[in-house]
Amino acid sequence: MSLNAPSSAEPLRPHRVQPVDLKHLAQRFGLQPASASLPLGQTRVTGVAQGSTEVGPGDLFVALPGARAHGAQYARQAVQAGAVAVLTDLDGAALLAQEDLQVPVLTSTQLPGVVGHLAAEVYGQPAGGLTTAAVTGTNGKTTTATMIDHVLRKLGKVTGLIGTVEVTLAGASRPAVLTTPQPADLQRFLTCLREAGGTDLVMEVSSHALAMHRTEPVVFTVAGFTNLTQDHLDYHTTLEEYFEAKALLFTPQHSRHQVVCVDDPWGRRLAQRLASSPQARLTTLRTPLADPEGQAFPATWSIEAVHHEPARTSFTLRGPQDQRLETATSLPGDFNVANAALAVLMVHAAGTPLEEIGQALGEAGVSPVVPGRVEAVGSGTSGPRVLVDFAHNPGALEAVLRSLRPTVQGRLVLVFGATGNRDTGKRPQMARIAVEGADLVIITDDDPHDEDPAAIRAELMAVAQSARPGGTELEEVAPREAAIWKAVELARPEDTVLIAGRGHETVQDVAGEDISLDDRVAAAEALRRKEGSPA
Ligand SMILES: CC(=O)N[C@H]1[C@@H](OP(=O)(O)OP(=O)(O)OC[C@H]2O[C@@H](n3ccc(=O)[nH]c3=O)[C@H](O)[C@@H]2O)O[C@H](CO)[C@@H](O)[C@@H]1O[C@H](C)C(=O)N[C@@H](C)C(=O)N[C@H](CCC(=O)O)C(=O)O
Ligand SMILES: Nc1ncnc2c1ncn2[C@@H]1O[C@H](COP(=O)(O)OP(=O)(O)OP(=O)(O)O)[C@@H](O)[C@H]1O
Repeated sequence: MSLNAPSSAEPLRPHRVQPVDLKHLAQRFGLQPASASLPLGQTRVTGVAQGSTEVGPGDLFVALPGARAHGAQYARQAVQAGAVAVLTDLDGAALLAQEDLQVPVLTSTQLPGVVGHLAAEVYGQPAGGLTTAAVTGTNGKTTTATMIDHVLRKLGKVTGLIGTVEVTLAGASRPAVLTTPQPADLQRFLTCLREAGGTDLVMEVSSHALAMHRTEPVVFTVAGFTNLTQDHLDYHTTLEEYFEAKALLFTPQHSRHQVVCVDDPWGRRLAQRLASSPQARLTTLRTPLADPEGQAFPATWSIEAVHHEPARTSFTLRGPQDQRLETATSLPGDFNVANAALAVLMVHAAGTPLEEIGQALGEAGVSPVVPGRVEAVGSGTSGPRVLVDFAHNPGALEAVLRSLRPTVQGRLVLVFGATGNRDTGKRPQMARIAVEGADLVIITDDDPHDEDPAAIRAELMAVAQSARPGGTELEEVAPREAAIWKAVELARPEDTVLIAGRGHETVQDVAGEDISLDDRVAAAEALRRKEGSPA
């Protein structure tokens, strides 16, 4: 997330920060003046920024190395924007040795780990006065976080929500860039939330963020685990490493209460680990999605009496001492029952009695709008049902296809592709899941990034061809917009079209070029044409 995302109306900056002496920060965090630095003098800091475009007057600019550049290359821009000092690593200091920046330059060997701690000090430990909830897992983070936010708002709380789709402060949204923001951005957001009278923060925490210390030093009131299946192995190398990054959120340094869904082996492993930790305050949840071993796993809470109605799914959460909550969700799919239950239990674990949650939710239950997650497109009055979804890994694709199947009257038509330059091991699995779970599969492009889109499609097609059961039809169509049009064109009124992989996204990255494409807009247009065309 960049708090100053290009399309946001104005930068999100706190207004009431007590200036902090740079000397105090240097002493507190062991920062050393670079060899050619100006003396620290009376410099006072009122903010911390990690990107030059986010710097405001009074900020300390933190210049870190990246994949494309070293932040020190932007130090001059940062100073022009009002930075009163620069903090960097030894390479950054070397880059700045000949620059006359007119502000002190400090170095630390503890970067990036120290950034969040330092920013929290400058902003006065803003998380301190808030109830904070963090969700991690491969799939369901955005949905569950949005559901928690929804429950809290129903309870009358003033919330901040940080996630992949958007960043919302007290009801006003701006687009997100990262799932979990950089540490200085997070502390700035928390400060703005406090200034807006906020009571609660809800956020998604990615495995990348945990590995990169982005949320430190926040100790979340409650942390939730959804599930773990293959994804992001371009970054983490092994599933084991990916799991251990997620597991960090459930250590005492990161959370006080932990709610873990034990449906899959990784959730059970986490729960077993926490059960033997004296500092953990663990709640476990088993849902109808549990694998055979999960069905027999003793959990604090379970879900029963699931009833699918046309516009909602009702269910009962049952817990210790025969505690129960009957509620519902309007979001389709069994996995959304799991997400809703996790959301409710996280709010409960953070301190709200279950009855109060039930009363606040009423008949409608846990029913927020989550953009691009099994989102229905079109008027819904005639023609095929068309859904746009964010499933872009094997676990999500399997879950969404499996949970849609009982609701499909005709054929299940799937449009999907695979992302370039990301965890290529997902591709064969996704191709297999696609042909096994849908009746007509149209393979197309996702975000190819720098890879050849035709080669990605060929890789998917080869597996899909050989794994395809007799009745499954298979096509390759590119570009993606054409594939969406083709799916809608081929769909009969009783069919369901699932356009998977890009959800809420509005820009497709093809060889570094941003191509405007919103699957929802493309599908709606295709439906309009189809509905308007003679039968
Ligand atoms: C690996 C990683 O975390 N990369 C993030 C990082 O990029 P980078 O280190 O390569 O930065 P760079 O572009 O080389 O620039 C170097 C430094 O110069 C600074 N800079 C750069 C340009 C400028 O004009 N001014 C300026 O000051 C940058 O702030 C940065 O500190 O800093 C950038 C600015 O904050 C991020 O946008 C970028 O995330 C990229 C987009 C990314 O893809 N991150 C992924 C790995 C990620 O974090 N994903 C997770 C999980 C998603 C999921 O669950 O699906 C997430 O939490 O989002
Ligand atoms: N509990 C779940 N189990 C399995 N699949 C799920 C679950 N919840 C959602 N999904 C599937 O995963 C997709 C992504 O959901 P969501 O955006 O909530 O997850 P996420 O963890 O935030 O994903 P990402 O990290 O990729 O942004 C959904 O569109 C749906 O297909």
